[in-house]
Amino acid sequence: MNPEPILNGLYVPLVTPFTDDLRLAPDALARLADEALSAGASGLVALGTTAETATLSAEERETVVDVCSAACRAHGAPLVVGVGTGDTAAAITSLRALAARGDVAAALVPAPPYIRPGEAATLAHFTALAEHGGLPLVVYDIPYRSGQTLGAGTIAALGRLPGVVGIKHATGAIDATTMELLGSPLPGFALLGGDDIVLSPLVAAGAHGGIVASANVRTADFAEMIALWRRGSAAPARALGAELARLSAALFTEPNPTVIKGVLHAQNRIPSPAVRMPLLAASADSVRRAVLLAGSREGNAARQCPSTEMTEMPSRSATEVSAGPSGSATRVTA
Ligand SMILES: O=C(O)C1=N[C@H](C(=O)O)C[C@H](O)C1
Repeated sequence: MNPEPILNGLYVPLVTPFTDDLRLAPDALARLADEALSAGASGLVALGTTAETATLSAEERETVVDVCSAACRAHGAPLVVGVGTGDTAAAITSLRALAARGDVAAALVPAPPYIRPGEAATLAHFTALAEHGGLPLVVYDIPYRSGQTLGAGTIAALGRLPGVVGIKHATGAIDATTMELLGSPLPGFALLGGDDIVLSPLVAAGAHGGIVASANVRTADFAEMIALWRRGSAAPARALGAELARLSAALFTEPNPTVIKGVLHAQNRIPSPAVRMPLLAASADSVRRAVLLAGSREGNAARQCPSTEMTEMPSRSATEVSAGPSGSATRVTA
């Protein structure tokens, strides 16, 4: 029997909350981290795409990891940290620095973005990271962002590397490669869904869990949907999965994480919907549609409602929230 992977269940790639004038809001991040883990997430992902990592300074990145690490420590949960660079040597340096902290369970690493080095070179890249980085790796397979596709043979070779503990499968499809991977599970190697809308069918087909940005919203329901499939409760899992897929579709009508931030702001969970350029804040319409799906399950609203420390922020209705084109917050009243 295959040993269970060290990562399974729901991992929430947290947004990075900003103030209206685009400063990091670490207290709001700490609350989001605690809420996600209290709501049933298995662990957190810091510095994912969802965190607008490309726009964060080195100091801000360290603060984000520190804040997420404190929450994970308090909950006894694993912390995964994103490391993305097209430079193998620089990636090894970043991995070693993270490993030296002693509080990071694994790094989430995409194929070298933009360079398209080919499958053999991508395998060599990950082999070097696994040998010299000093941290367990989750391969982030996201060809629409990296530009590099990976076939089932390459992924299996990656999965056999000591130190590679899983893959975040975000190829935009459940296809022949997906089914080949699910049909030949590797010992200790997790297949985690990374395409929000098809997370439910992927877990139904045998994936170990997921890393999905939509779980910043309705965390408890995403965790429950995964748990239902994993214990074979197909009917409720299917119904909840369909409901969450509608939410994910609404959250991804504009570039991630703009709509998610709009929803979290509308729920009073972050101080501003602001995003940093080159992203532009989501339109009021997109946010309004997503807000309507963000709290529809009984109990969800209570779990996701603002904590008492957030009461200084006035609550907003779905029709009040939007943001200006530069990412600064602008209220519109419909
Ligand atoms: O940051 C992440 O992890 C995720 N990013 C994806 C993206 O923005 O492409 C979406 C996925 O849900 C998680």
